[in-house]
Amino acid sequence: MENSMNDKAQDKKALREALIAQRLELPDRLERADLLQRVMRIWLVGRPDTVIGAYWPIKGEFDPLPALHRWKEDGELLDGPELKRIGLPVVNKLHKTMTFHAWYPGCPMEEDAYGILKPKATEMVQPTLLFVPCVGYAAGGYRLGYGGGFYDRMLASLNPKPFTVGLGFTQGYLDDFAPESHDMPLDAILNDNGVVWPI
Ligand SMILES: Nc1nc2c(c(=O)[nH]1)N(C=O)[C@@H](CNc1ccc(C(=O)N[C@@H](CCC(=O)O)C(=O)O)cc1)CN2
Ligand SMILES: Nc1ncnc2c1ncn2[C@@H]1O[C@H](COP(=O)(O)OP(=O)(O)OP(=O)(O)O)[C@@H](O)[C@H]1O
Repeated sequence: MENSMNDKAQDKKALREALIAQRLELPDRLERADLLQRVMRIWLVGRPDTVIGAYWPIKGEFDPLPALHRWKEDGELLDGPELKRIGLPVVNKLHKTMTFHAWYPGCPMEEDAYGILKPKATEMVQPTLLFVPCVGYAAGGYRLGYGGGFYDRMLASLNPKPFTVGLGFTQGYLDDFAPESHDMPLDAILNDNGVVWPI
């Protein structure tokens, strides 16, 4: 029993490392990123959200921030005074919790406990839509992350839950992924080809 759990965790770790290495070496990442930005912008049309949570990209992740900044600026032109906001994760390594704090281009940033940049002393925000970075993803809305369990834990504790949208390159698609009982499926997944989930 102990052994089979270890094997499973080992398999997941190896898969994670292989996918990250492959993503860092994507030959056409700029073209793919450009396509995914367009998919995001089209997907966002008609969404009612005013606060969207995203992430500061690391390890070759797709950068969602340029498309979100345009979403914010365009929305403010169209909708008048209603302020749109973008939030980035702030993790508490000790309590293993994650909250979102306001970000704007040029916002002062500092490193979190994992070396990821986070907004420095901006106010906490409550996103109704979350763009979630995926190391891997699969049909059914399932996601492989870095193994911290931050999204699963946060989503299990929030009521109402934000609408969750996974982002990844086509390279991260997993044909054969067995979710675990704590894995919360994403509501949608977008990649550089378009909407992958729901189909
Ligand atoms: N860009 C980005 N920011 C993000 C996330 C993400 O997936 N992408 N997160 C999504 O959750 C949170 C951070 N999650 C993380 C989860 C694990 C590790 C990590 O380095 N784990 C070590 C082992 C654990 C440890 O050092 O204590 C490792 O992988 O070696 C880092 C961040 C918040 N910010
Ligand atoms: N709702 C939860 N309550 C308590 N622990 C949880 C919960 N969800 C996940 N965990 C724990 O978090 C750990 C990591 O989970 P998992 O491997 O699914 O992370 P991940 O989704 O890949 O990572 P991340 O979300 O940080 O990118 C697991 O050991 C799991 O037991």
